[in-house]
Amino acid sequence: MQTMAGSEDQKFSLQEVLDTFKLCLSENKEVYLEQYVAGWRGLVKFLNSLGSVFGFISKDAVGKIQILVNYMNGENASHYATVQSMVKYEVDNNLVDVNKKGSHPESGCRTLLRLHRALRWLELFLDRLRTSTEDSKTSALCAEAYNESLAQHHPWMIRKAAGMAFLVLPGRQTFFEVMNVGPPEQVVAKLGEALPLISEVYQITEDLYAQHNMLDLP
Ligand SMILES: CCCCCCCC/C=C\CCCCCCCC(=O)N[C@@H](COP(=O)(O)O)[C@H](O)/C=C/CCCCCCCCCCCCC
Repeated sequence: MQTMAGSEDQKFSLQEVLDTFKLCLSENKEVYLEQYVAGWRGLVKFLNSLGSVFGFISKDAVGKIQILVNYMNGENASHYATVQSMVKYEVDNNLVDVNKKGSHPESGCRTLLRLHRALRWLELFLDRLRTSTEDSKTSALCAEAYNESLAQHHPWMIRKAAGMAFLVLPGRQTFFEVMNVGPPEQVVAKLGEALPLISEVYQITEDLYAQHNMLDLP
């Protein structure tokens, strides 16, 4: 049965997402694509449990995850082990449309950039949840985080649709329950543990894209 927390096999667990983001970084701080994608899959499970209003967001995220998975399983799989190796391979082989869409509209680099921007939204949203109080509205926390991050890359129509979807987000208590961590104090502690990991993955990717002038890929 599909519930707010998802069906049994689809059950969201913040710990699981935390574990995948922990495994994302190699010793020399490269970002493993497999774990990055697994982290997003875990988050999409949560999104799917929120209902069909969020279907258009989930569909876009799943589509982008699938593009990356196809590269990771394709004939050039060895180049898609880490974000760093993917960037090097695609840049060295002119596989990225840099200024306008051309012959590589779905490069790994531009696809990952979309998820990377969403990771910033997640970081801001989770931080707001962590420091929220019992009467905080998740819709407001989510909208603030969105306006500070992803919204700056979205056209009016998408911003409008996202804003409407945020209005039906469940309350803070339900959110905390769905994370499957325990009482609110433990959720707050777990979020405190998750955030530095997410921030580090975000910052490493941001710096890499900045070095290659790829923060505005079409
Ligand atoms: C710890 C538990 C609480 C947090 C759980 C959060 C679960 C969130 C799961 C997934 C987030 C969705 C990621 C969305 C990626 C969007 C990528 C993007 O920007 N795509 C746009 C641009 O793509 P191209 O056209 O250039 O290919 C695309 O136009 C977007 C379409 C869909 C709208 C995206 C709105 C995003 C809103 C932010 C997420 C809100 C989720 C709320 C749930 C708490």
